[in-house]
Parts: sequence; C-alpha cells; structure tokens
Amino acid sequence: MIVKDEIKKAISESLELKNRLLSDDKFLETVKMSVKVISAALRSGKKLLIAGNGGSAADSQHIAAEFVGRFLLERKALRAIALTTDTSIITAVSNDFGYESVFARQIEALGEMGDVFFAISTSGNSKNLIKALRIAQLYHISTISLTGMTGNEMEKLSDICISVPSKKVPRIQECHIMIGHIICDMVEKTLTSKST
Ligand SMILES: O=C(CO)[C@@H](O)[C@H](O)[C@H](O)[C@H](O)COP(=O)(O)O
Ligand SMILES: [Zn+2]
Repeated sequence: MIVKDEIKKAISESLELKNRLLSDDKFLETVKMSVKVISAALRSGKKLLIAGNGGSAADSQHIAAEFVGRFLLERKALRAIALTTDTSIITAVSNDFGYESVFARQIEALGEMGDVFFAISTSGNSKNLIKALRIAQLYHISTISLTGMTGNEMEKLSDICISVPSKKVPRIQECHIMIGHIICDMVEKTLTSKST
C-alpha cells in the first residue's frame, strides 16, 4: 500500500536539508568559490571535466549538457565534458586497468593545466574518483568535489569541497543537482556579464 505519509516524509526531509544549506555560510562560500574557479577556467579557454558513479554519473552528464548547450541564457558553447559517457573507453579501461582507473585515465588523456575537475559522490569515498583527484592534482588541474557529509576522503584531496550534511543518498543527490544548477546559472551569468 502506498502511504501518503511516506511521500510527505521524503519531501520534508529534502526540504529540511535544503533549508540547512540556506543558512550555512560555509557551504554558500564553497559554492561561490566554485563558480569563481569554473568561470575563470572557462573564460581562459580551459575546460570542465565532470565525473561520478550511478546517479552522480547522470548528474555529470546533465551538468555538462547545460554548459555545452545552454542553461537559461543565449551565449556561446562552454567547454565541459562528462567522463561517464564513452562506453568503449569505460569498458576498455575497466577491463584492462581496473574500474578504479576509469576516470583517472581520461583525465590523463584529456586534462590540461588550468582545467577544472568536478567530482560528484554522495559518500565522498569512491575509489575511482579518489584516484582521479590525485591524477588531477598531479596535472595542475583544479579540483572541486561535491559530496555528502564532511570528513570524507575526497574532501581531503580537493581544492574546494561542497559538502551536503546528510548520510541519506537520495536526499544528498537531490541537493547535488540543485547545486549543479546553481553553479551553471551563476557561471553563465558571470561569463555573459559585460562588467566582469
Ligand atoms: O543513484 C543512486 C542511489 O540513489 C546510485 O546509483 C548511486 O549513485 C550509486 O550507488 C553510486 O555508486 C554511489 O557512489 P557514491 O555516490 O558513493 O560515489
Ligand atoms: Zn539516485
């Protein structure tokens, strides 16, 4: 039996978490910093590489599409790539090197100094993202992580970590895509504004 109370519980949990973010100045600051770093990289012709597993792979593609296509404004295409889409690369690298290398290897192939690597994970402990963050650091690529609770491994390896204070995967993911949209919106506005 479908219970309306359960539906309401999921919605209120999501709202409560978003409300916590609304009054978390440290969180707001990390989003603001991320917008600055991504805007500066894209403005100077560098690119945004995005990766995550499962639902976060979908978020990676969703965000890359906003940049390459458009979010809300008419403007030129922006350089963003999701590292989650090429099944030949994903299967070959996983098969030959192991799944842990699936993003790191693509960063090694495509990443350049000054690019930004945006890693999305609810646990903040996915091994393939940890390895990719280490490689990104080695190649002087800026690193931004979007995670769940603080204190995760990815946070330690990232220049900026935007963490959502929850252990509930779906609730974290709901905040992640909201944050992704906010970043797209603000980067788009920054890059199309004449005064900046
Ligand atoms: O979307 C969901 C659960 O809501 C799943 O597909 C989830 O993303 C996968 O289990 C991921 O492998 C989890 O990885 P991570 O968020 O811990 O990095
Ligand atoms: Zn999900």
